[in-house]
Amino acid sequence: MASVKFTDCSSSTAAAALLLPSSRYRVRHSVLHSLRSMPLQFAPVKPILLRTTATISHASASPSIVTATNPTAWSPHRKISNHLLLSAMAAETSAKIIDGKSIAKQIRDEITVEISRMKDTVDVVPGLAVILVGDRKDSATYVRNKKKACESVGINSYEVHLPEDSTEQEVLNHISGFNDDPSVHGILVQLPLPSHMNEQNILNSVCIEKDVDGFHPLNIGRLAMRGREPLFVSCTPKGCIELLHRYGVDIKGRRAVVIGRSNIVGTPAALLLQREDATVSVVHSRTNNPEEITRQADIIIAAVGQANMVRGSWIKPGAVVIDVGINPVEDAKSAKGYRLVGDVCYEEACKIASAITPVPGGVGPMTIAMLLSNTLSSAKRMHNYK
Ligand SMILES: Nc1nc2c(c(=O)[nH]1)N[C@@H](CN(C=O)c1ccc(C(=O)N[C@@H](CCC(=O)O)C(=O)O)cc1)CN2
Repeated sequence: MASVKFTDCSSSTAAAALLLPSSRYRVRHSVLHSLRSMPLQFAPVKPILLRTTATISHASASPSIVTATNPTAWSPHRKISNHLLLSAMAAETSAKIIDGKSIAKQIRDEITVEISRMKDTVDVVPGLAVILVGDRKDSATYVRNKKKACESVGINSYEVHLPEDSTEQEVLNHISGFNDDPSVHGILVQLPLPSHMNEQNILNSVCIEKDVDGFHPLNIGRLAMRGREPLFVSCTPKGCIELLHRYGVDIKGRRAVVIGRSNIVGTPAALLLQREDATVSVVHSRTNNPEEITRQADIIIAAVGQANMVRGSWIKPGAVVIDVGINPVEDAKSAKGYRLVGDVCYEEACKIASAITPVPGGVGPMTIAMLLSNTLSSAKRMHNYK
């Protein structure tokens, strides 16, 4: 089947709806009724105190802008079942928005208090070192935001910005310096790196006690093993689980599907869900009929880097949807000429899911909040401070 290109999923839903036999519209009321009577899987609980365990990050480091000519790797427009289409049309049913921006702010406030207490008690200030190579605008923005976030909570930040044509050895030398520096409790190398560098060599050289991105194979390996604890879990997957916890979503015993199997998001997200006693499936670019699998999920984490790939028809009514994708799509109405959308067709998903993260403002802000949390945990561990 030829892959389908699109920038906007709302129009295709509307088009599909027009194909419905008119008699089916009468069913709409009962679909709505059953959706409403379904127990919500979350309750707005009082947020718990910040857990300072492990941390990871993003599916789409810098995806190219989706255009009508940019094919997607998967074929999202398969046959949409009438039942699910009807559900998608239940316009009055609207998912709860999982507000990552406000949860991230709450977490930063909690971290600020803890850092101040730590400074007053043991006179230690956590330090984060960030290495940026090259001139990618998106990476420079993320690094600037990390620096600002550090300042706002009281973490010292150290930045090295190397030119695009630096050698791998230069990066390794900086990492080695930070590994030996006692004022640095966390080290991260902003990804992606220029193509002439071996990412694996570079990530392996960060000492695991300072690997606040959780990208070191020993940290990922420990995450995969029962009875072992990683020192850090990568920030984006950790942020996804934190959102589920803070919105009171039950994970234990639930069916969860992770879409995407990257080392930094999909794989650790699946491992984390499994640690939370979910029954986990991973759907990827070689999965046949992915929507058949996602439709069984109580929780979906989409981390594939394809704009609007997950349609309403892929989602079980009442499921909780965490959208990790941050994809720029052309938008003539926006001053920038583009806007950001997730991997999930938000307009459709909102009408079917019980709760969903928006893009922007969902998982993204949690990535940086979890980085701060990991840096604080690292400083505490190194100074044996509880
Ligand atoms: N070393 C790392 N590299 C990369 C990581 C990472 O965790 N470690 N993740 C991504 C980029 N990233 C952080 O580095 C990141 C991406 C997005 C956001 C975010 O807050 N997004 C906002 C939208 C931002 C916008 O308007 O452009 C949102 O979703 O609301 C934070 C961090 C790849 N590289």
